[in-house]
Amino acid sequence: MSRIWDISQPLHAAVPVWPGEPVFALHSHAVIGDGCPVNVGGMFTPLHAGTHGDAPLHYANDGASSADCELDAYIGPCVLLDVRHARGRVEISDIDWAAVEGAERVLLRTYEQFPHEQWDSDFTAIANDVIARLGSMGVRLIGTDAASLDPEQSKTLDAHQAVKAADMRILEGLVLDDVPPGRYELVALPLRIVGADASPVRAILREIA
Ligand SMILES: Nc1ccccc1C(=O)C[C@H](N)C(=O)O
Ligand SMILES: [Zn+2]
Ligand SMILES: [Zn+2]
Repeated sequence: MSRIWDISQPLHAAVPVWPGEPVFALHSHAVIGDGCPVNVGGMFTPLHAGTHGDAPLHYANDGASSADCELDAYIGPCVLLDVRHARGRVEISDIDWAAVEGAERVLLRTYEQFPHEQWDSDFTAIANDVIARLGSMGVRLIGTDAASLDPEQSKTLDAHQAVKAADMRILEGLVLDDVPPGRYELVALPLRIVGADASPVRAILREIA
């Protein structure tokens, strides 16, 4: 059996959410007891909480929702790059471009340690020319351990717009602390939520045999 790394954040009431967003909540609608044979829960989640995939609808009104996204970008070979040396934004000079050659999916590790406990407003964004160059090399999916490709205060979402131009897909909030850089198989499927601009994913990396 090849090794599997779970690169998903746990979803629970304390999962950090984008400032101003309501928090994640798991509710109990029924508990096992007299006359009730089952536990039954329900959940509320902001769509950009935890480890998630942005649907094109997030950054374009005519973009596909999570239910309408083709799944092929979200499953297949990928390369994980360590860019912990990047400051503020991941720039062209921060990337090992030789390692990207031939990759269809690229994941970037920016954090020394993923901030599970609190929202980090100073996460490391990605420069839009990095996205454009990845797109021109045939990359179809960009993933990051940061909360967004663009800085928290950005109103122009330059990196997201570069993703749109290259018709790539996005994963955000990955937990990459324990995974050595290198090549893996990625599986991170968005839920088929009709009209959703993003969706939680269970993201895993599988060792390539
Ligand atoms: N402004 C927001 C308010 C609430 C929730 C998310 C956002 C985002 O901007 C998400 C971000 N653009 C992202 O990369 O997914
Ligand atoms: Zn998002
Ligand atoms: Zn995003």
